[in-house]
Amino acid sequence: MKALSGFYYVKSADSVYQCRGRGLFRKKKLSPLVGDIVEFDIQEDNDGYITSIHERKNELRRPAVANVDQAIIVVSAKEPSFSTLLLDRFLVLVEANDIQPIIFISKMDKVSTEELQEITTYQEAYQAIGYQVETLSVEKEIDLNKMAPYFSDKISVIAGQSGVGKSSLLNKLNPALSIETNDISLSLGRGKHTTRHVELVAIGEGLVADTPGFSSLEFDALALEGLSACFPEMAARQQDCKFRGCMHVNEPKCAVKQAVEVNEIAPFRYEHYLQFYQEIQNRKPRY
Ligand SMILES: Nc1nc2c(ncn2[C@@H]2O[C@H](COP(=O)(O)OP(=O)(O)OP(=O)(O)O)[C@@H](O)[C@H]2O)c(=O)[nH]1
Ligand SMILES: [Zn+2]
Repeated sequence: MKALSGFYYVKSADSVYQCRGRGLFRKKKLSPLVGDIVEFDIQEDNDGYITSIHERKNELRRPAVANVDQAIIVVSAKEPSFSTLLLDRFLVLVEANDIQPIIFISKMDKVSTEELQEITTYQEAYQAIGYQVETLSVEKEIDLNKMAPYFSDKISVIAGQSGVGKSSLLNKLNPALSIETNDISLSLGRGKHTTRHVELVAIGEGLVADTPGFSSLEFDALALEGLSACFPEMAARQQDCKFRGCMHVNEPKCAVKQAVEVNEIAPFRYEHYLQFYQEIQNRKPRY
């Protein structure tokens, strides 16, 4: 549940145990991560030693969490303004890590009727791709009861631009939490997340990392060939392109480009694909 100062806090059915790792881990260059499933020996009271770590299904670096089931991507309808470019950037990073994305559109209390129509159109476009999309307002407590079930029986990370209301949402869904929000940090005149360690906190029947994930929006680790797989609506058409390994850019008889022409693939998604493609292509090699 938490790693702090050489201790690992392990939750079992009955209690939380303060455990140390063993020298074994140092030799194997393996150290327990928050999110790990471990076996441990109880020493006395609530102290113990971790003896083995079960195989991980994945591991994130920032925040350092293992076995992440899904990423809740929060985008605000307004302030900061709704951006499909930024949303797609998060989606690609999450997809590239083989993690299931869920989209929450926040601050719905701030939108006018006109803006609501635009947001709804985009919501439907993402749903058509197959993504789950929910809208909400923490401030006006709109549709908050729909959010908690998404966390059930899963380990989640929450992702999204600064100021979209990630901390506000978690605090609202679990009033026992007091994750700092922008309001508080501004009034205290100090930065957030300065000396933070990662901890899994309870939301309903699930667990969430209390530190946002995917804060770096660079496609550092993503190869050009892997990009279209991060767009499910493109991945689904790949086998219909004339050329195997079609990149959907200049190739003839490309099923993706054909689908864009008839609006079966949303043109804005394809434009973002091309933009990210350029970005990865222009990436400076690092040594
Ligand atoms: N109107 C409105 N304001 C909200 C809502 N949710 C959050 N806010 C406000 O938006 C600001 C930012 O909220 P935070 O929860 O700190 O945002 P965050 O995403 O955690 O930001 P970082 O920690 O910087 O990543 C705060 O002033 C909140 O009060 C909402 O549903 N409606
Ligand atoms: Zn193609």
